[in-house]
Amino acid sequence: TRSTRPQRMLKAVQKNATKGNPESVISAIDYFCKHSEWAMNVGDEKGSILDSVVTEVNPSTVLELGTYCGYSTVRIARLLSPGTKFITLEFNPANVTVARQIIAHAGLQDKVTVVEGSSGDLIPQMKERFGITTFDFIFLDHWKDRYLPDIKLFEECGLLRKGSVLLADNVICPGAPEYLEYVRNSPRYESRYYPAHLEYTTLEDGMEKSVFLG
Ligand SMILES: O=c1[nH]cnc2c(O)c(F)c(-c3ccc(F)cc3)c(-c3ccc(F)cc3)c12
Ligand SMILES: [Mg+2]
Repeated sequence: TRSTRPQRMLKAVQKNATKGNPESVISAIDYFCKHSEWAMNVGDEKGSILDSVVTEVNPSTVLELGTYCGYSTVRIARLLSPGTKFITLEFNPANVTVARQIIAHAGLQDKVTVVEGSSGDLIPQMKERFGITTFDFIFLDHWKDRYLPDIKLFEECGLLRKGSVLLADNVICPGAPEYLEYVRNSPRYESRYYPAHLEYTTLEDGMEKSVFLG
């Protein structure tokens, strides 16, 4: 039967990227998406914004919502200090399988735990299953309609501390208006918008960085 786009992306990584070299994995995926098939990786422009925020925060605990094929997982993991606890959640089992292989090709499998399941189910399990107290950095890149309920879940579960940083992809395209309204109007967050473009296109998109004030 016909392969899937994530499977074709994995093949491109295995063919074109050097094992153990995260930069070559990132480049191979970006090349595949620019020249073969568009795919919903955060991409190089928004990826650079992600890199700068991760570097600035230098987190000890990281959560990514929406692994997809592992592109942003590799971008984040390659920047983390040794001993950092990094968890990424993905609800689609086929994506989990591809992501684990792409992360392994980059040699970063020991830096991150890929967990299959829905964010709504897994967020309340973070403390008991993974020994997390709070997250220093959270990347929201799963499904626009889950951004608001999940940030409220982080608050309810006591997973945020003063200074925790949340970065959300796709706040313009496809858009997360209720999430933006919440983080921009809540006295508990300091929010900033980073304009960019939808990955591999000229369409407008951007990322919202929100700092929890406690
Ligand atoms: O769902 C997503 N999660 C994470 N990141 C995403 C991302 O970075 C994207 F660029 C898109 C996107 C945006 C525009 C478009 F035309 C196609 C896909 C989606 C998305 C949006 C709506 C869907 F029905 C399916 C996928 C996502
Ligand atoms: Mg996205």
